[in-house]
Order: sequence, then C-alpha cells, then structure tokens
Amino acid sequence: MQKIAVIGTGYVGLVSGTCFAEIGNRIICCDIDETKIASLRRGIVPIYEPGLKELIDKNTAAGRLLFTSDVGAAIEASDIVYIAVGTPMSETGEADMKYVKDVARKIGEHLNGYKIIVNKSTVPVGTGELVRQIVSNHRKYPSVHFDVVSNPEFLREGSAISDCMNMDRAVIGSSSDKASKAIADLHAPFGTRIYLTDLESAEMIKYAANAFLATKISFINAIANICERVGADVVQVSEGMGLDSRIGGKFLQAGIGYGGSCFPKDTFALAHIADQSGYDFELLKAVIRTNDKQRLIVTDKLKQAIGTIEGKRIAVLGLAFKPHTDDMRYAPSLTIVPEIVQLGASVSAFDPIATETAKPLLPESVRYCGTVEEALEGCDACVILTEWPEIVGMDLTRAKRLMNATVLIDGRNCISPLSVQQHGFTYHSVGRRPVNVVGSGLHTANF
Ligand SMILES: NC(=O)C1=CN([C@@H]2O[C@H](COP(=O)(O)OP(=O)(O)OC[C@H]3O[C@@H](n4cnc5c(N)ncnc54)[C@H](O)[C@@H]3O)[C@@H](O)[C@H]2O)C=CC1
Ligand SMILES: O=C(O)[C@H]1O[C@H](OP(=O)(O)OP(=O)(O)OC[C@H]2O[C@@H](n3ccc(=O)[nH]c3=O)[C@H](O)[C@@H]2O)[C@H](O)[C@@H](O)[C@@H]1O
Repeated sequence: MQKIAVIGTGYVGLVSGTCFAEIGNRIICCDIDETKIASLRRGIVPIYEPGLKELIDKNTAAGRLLFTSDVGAAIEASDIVYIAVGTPMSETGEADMKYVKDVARKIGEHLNGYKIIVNKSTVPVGTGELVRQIVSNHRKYPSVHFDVVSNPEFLREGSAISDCMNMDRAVIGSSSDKASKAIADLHAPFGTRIYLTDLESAEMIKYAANAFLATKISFINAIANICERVGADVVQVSEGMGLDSRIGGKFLQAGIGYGGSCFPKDTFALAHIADQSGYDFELLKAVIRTNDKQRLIVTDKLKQAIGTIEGKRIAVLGLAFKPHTDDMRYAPSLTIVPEIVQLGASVSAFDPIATETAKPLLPESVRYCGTVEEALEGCDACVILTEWPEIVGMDLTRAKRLMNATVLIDGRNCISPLSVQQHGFTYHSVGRRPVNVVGSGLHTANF
C-alpha cells in the first residue's frame, strides 16, 4: 500500500486517484477548489463519467480515498505526490504552466521527507526539470531529497475507468532508477506494460501520441471530403485501410473533426514547442487547419440541403465533444450552433448529459429539449453533432412524422444511409455514399 497525494481533481486526478485507491493504495485527492472538495465529500461527483461515482463511493467507504482542500497537509502525509492539474491552452497557443508551477512551489514548501513527485499533467518537454528546480528553490528543509518522474495519462473521457484499469502501457520517465521502479511497482496490479524512459522522452511521448491520433482524424476527414467529390464511400475506405495492420482501423472515423480538452490544446502546444525549438512542424499545423475547417462543413451542407437558413427551425442532436461525457471543451457544437443561430435559424438542441454544461456557452436563444423527439418536432432539418446511443438509435419513422421536412445532416456518419433512405430522408453525411453497395465489406477468402 502506497500513501499517495493526487493534486488536482479534474478528470485525470479523480479517475486515476480512484483507480489507484481501487488497487489498494491510500489516496488523498486534493484541490484548491473548496466547493469541488465539499461536493466530493458529500458524494457528489462534479463530472459525468460512467462508473466513476460508484467507484468513488466504494473506495471512500473503504477509507482508501480521501478528499481535502488542504493541499499542504496532503503532501506531508504522502510518499508519492501526483501532479494532475490543468495545462490549458494560453492565448498564444502554448500550454499554460501556471498551475503546475504553483503546485511545484507548494510541494517544495511541504517537503517534510523523501518523496517521489510524479507529473501526470500533459506538459512541455523540460517541465520535469522545471519542477525539480522550483521544488528545490522552495524547500523548507534543504537536506530532504526527492525525485521527479513523468508518468503521462492516456485515458479517454467517457471510458476513463476502463482505460485506467486496462492501460495499453504506462510510460515512466525519470533519471532515478529507484523512483522509476517505485512507480512501475505501483502499476503492477493493473498488469500493464511498463515503458521506462527518461523524463524528456516521456513528456514528448504524450504530445506525440495525441498529435498522431489527431493526424489520423484530420487525414481521414480530408479523405472523406475527397470521397464526396469523387463518389467513394469513406466508411468503406477507412475499413479497407484499417485492415492493414500497419495502419490499424482506430481513429479513422470521419466526421466534423476532433474537439475536447486535449487534442486541440495539445496539437497547438506541440506546434508551439516545435517552433520554439526552431522546427516548423508544417504537418501538424495542417492537421489543425484541416480540423478547424471540418466543423464548418455542417452549415455548408445545411445551406445546400435547405437553401436559406434564415427563419428555419433546426434540431441539433448532441452537444458534447463526444458521447458519454458532459465535457464541452472545444466541442464542435460551440462553433456550429452559434453559426446556425447567426444565420437566422432557431435551434432546438438535445444532449442527454451535457445540457447544463452547454447552456452558459451557447447563444441564449437555443431551446433545450429533454428528448430527441421534442427537439425534432416541427424542425426543417436535423443535424447530428454527437453520436450518443439515443441519437444513433432514434426512431426514424417517428422522426419523419415529427419533422417539417426530412433533411438529416449526419456530422458523425453514425446513421445507416440505407435506413434513412428507406425512411424517406434526404441524407447528408461526411464522405459517405447515399446507399452502401450490396455485398461490400469484408469477406472470407472462399467468397
Ligand atoms: N481530461 C482528460 O481526459 C485528460 C487530461 N490529461 C491532462 O491532464 C491534466 C489535467 O486535466 P483535467 O483533469 O482535464 O484538468 P481540469 O482542468 O479539469 O482539472 C484540474 C484541477 O486542478 C485544480 N487545481 C488547479 N491548481 C491547483 C493547485 N495549485 N492545487 C490543487 N489543485 C489545483 C483545479 O481546481 C481543477 O479542479 C492536463 O494537463 C490534461 O492535458 C491527460 C489525459 C486525459
Ligand atoms: O490527452 C487526453 O486528454 C486524451 O485525449 C484523447 O481522449 P479524449 O479527448 O477523451 O477522446 P477521444 O476519444 O480521443 O476523442 C477526441 C475527439 O476526436 C474525435 N474522433 C475520435 C476518433 C475518430 O476516429 N474520429 C473522431 O472524430 C471525437 O469525436 C472527439 O471529438 C486521447 O484519445 C486520450 O488517449 C488522451 O489521454
């Protein structure tokens, strides 16, 4: 059993702290946000993540998971201190390191014995060294030693618990073998593969991984745009490409582009790191530009389908940046909904979970609906922005009855073209052919 302080109770701090508790460690999750800590102590989990509340309740009841706003006391009571605070995008594109630096100072001030300081936040290369210097400079007892480790997080929102419990790999970077071993041992109960490296490479692995995944998405979106023009079907193209094990089928789902708290900010941050190092990362900059443009295709398609948007009623289905989360950070809906409203349409929006997070961020005129059906009633077109199961599985017969006109813009390619066509809808997707060719797809050799 390790005594661990996790500083920052955002997605990463809460999920990884809870998973470390689940495998038998004593975890103190701490945050300077006292309201958040007070809620967590009352059993109210501030984010929507499937399975998280149940796991928090189980581990708090077992006494393995504690919450406090006294960050100093949590540091003093622990042998391992995880930094899991935000590194948001600053105005100039680079990661804002303010919170990490504040935490490093705090750790220095409360370093009452040997501790391993582990950075889980996504940070520019060199941050481990920066943390080491800040902690050193603020040490109350200069004779007390510490080690710094980089252990970046790879979980995805919406499947965070399972990602954490079944990591593909844990990347552990440090110049101290003793500290690396301790953090590798901590991961042993997860049965995960361990990749040991130096601090700088571990920090770079995180950015490179996110930038590569973002590149796959922008690449397939560009292919989808070409498919539309030349009459190919991007779903079949990506399936056919993905069967090559060197390419792999994951992250090749075309649509309106990536959003969320990480890909947008991490691609910008890596482009900035490259610029600072004297390398113009043109490829990554093109990935970002392609993604920014991709969300604009929704209103183009809408105009194409219904002519003028002014005075029309549009149903927007899905607001969160992906299903199974209430996170609205850099969600495509934040660009698309204001654009539709600005073009003079009235918007009826439905999202099963993200409505409350979305409200302060979207135009006041948006009408929020409790069901897909309520949003569809009387509308001239329906736009799908997030592939929530209740949206993918909507009753098309009922939808057709409720809608004024039968235009469906599927920004996530999540509805079967054949099915919408059979129900009499005019279907607009991102790079799909209106109807799949019968007999297409994977067949065995003796077909
Ligand atoms: N959200 C995600 O799915 C993933 C995020 N990451 C990375 O992990 C880091 C954290 O991300 P999120 O959890 O989304 O962040 P977040 O912004 O949601 O939460 C950060 C928390 O840190 C707290 N905090 C800030 N300064 C503090 C201080 N001095 N002392 C104590 N608490 C403090 C804030 O009050 C907030 O509750 C970022 O670097 C992010 O890029 C990595 C993988 C996945
Ligand atoms: O650093 C992070 O914060 C995390 O960022 C992403 O996780 P997340 O943003 O939660 O969600 P993803 O499932 O990766 O989706 C990101 C965006 O890409 C979009 N996407 C994803 C896959 C795809 O094929 N096509 C596509 O458009 C999604 O709709 C979503 O908007 C990474 O997948 C995680 O490994 C990483 O830890």
